Amino acid sequence: MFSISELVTNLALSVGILVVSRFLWNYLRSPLRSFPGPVPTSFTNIWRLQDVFKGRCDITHNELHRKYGPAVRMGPNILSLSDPTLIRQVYNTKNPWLKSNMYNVNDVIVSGTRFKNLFSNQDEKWHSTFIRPVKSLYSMSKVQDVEHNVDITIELLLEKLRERFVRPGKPCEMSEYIGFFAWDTMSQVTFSKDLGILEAGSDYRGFLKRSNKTLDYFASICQIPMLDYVFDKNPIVRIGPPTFIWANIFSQEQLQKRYESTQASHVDFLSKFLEVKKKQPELVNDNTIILYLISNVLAGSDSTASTMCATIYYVLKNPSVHAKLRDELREASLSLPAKWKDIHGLKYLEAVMRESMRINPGVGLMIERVVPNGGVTLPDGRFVPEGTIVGMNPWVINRNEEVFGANTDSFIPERWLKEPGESEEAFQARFAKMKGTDFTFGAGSRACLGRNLSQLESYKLVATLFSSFDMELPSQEHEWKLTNSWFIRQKNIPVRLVEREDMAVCV
Ligand code: HEM
Repeated sequence: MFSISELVTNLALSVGILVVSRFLWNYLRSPLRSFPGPVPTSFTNIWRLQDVFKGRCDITHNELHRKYGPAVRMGPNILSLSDPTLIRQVYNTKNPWLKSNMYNVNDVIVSGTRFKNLFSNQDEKWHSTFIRPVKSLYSMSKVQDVEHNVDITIELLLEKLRERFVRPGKPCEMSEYIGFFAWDTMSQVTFSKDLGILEAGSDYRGFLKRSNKTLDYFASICQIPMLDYVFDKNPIVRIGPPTFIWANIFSQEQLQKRYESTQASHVDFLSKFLEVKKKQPELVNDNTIILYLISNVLAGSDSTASTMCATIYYVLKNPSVHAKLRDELREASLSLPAKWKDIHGLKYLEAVMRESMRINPGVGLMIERVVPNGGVTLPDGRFVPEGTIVGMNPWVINRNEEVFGANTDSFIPERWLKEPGESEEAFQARFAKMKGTDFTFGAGSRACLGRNLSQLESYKLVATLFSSFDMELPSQEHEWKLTNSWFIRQKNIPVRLVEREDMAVCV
């Protein structure tokens, strides 16, 4: 008979042997052994999990590519790629490479049934069937139908900023207020009703906190998706963090309320989805509408908040950019909230927005795909076998100096403008290359659905804020804090706001 201590020792030994054998097995059978990368990545995915967990894997990914070149081994079966010429192949539209298992972590289980969403579903046929009925609703001309809803929330934000910060002369933590604004706006454009967060001045329903926790979980666990079966999709007892199920419940409540409402119909995404249901009842039912609603709520808020925070921060950190933007906005004599028709042609504003998204793309992890049958040969001749997971990180692609010019770690909106002495033809070619490479919204058949909506919102907000207020950080040296949890989350942007006196604007 074994004593208890012998039993524990034997058990620990057996587990140790199993783990080491697994690592050795990974190492010996890895077809990627010839690709360079940190040593532990040839044995295990734990290395990349701990790196993501620390919250700035975008920095690591850039460092690794600088050290090892355009293809870096990130795990026994995973490569990070940095050559932008591969975007069209990896994220192609005709024969899309499948999303990897990382996306499964984003599913939710309700009463034992697994629900996938537009973002997480790996089945391209399913995806194209369900995205087709609503895709056109997100074109630039169509999203302008909900511009009025964005205006309502901008007005609310201005009111609260004046009441709580401008008049009392207190600095505003912009990362907080822009987050409140983004969540209220996405709810307003979707349901014609905000979440009451700006009004309350706090995340009183815990939506933002829960979303952050869920994303922290998603970002780390999707590096080893199998772990999700232990923590979240465990059929015996869930030990994971909050899931996105609250978004399903919230969307269901809003749909029910709309059915019960006797008021005249609103122009918002929900009314548009109900129209689609009327026209295509064989395809779109209430469950499909929930699927569409949660895409807006979950994918559209933190992502757009990240862009808006980055723009405010970088403009305030760069006095010459700030001055040029203010001048352009003054000359435009905008009515406020700024209207899309008046601002989308403003060249400097556009350069500022493009540069903010380039330097701070809202998504900061590798966007993973599976190499299809037959494998792929990289431009340098190396072969990557089928079944390998490959991915590109927008934070790596958007810093490519061959495409975007020198100093890609610096915020330089002028890179998006014609340089002195540059011919119109040369500028157009350079601009098209940068625009075509910018990976902020992903690429191919699974590129961001809400790109235009997000641009409408963020351009309007930035134009209105910089037209309304003189803003400053505590000092030019002030540094924010970033966390990369799939979306990039900012903190520590305290801004002093004073009513801008030099603007002839009509409100
Ligand atoms: C600046 C703001 C935003 C950024 C940076 C962003 C970024 C991205 C990226 C990189 C992807 C591709 C993910 C992948 O291939 O794995 C994506 C997909 C997606 N985004 Fe966005 N997004 C933003 C705003 C929005 C908004 C406002 C919506 C609201 C409708 C939205 C809805 C979606 C959906 C539904 C998908 C999945 C698309 C599919 O698989 O077909 N996004 N987004």
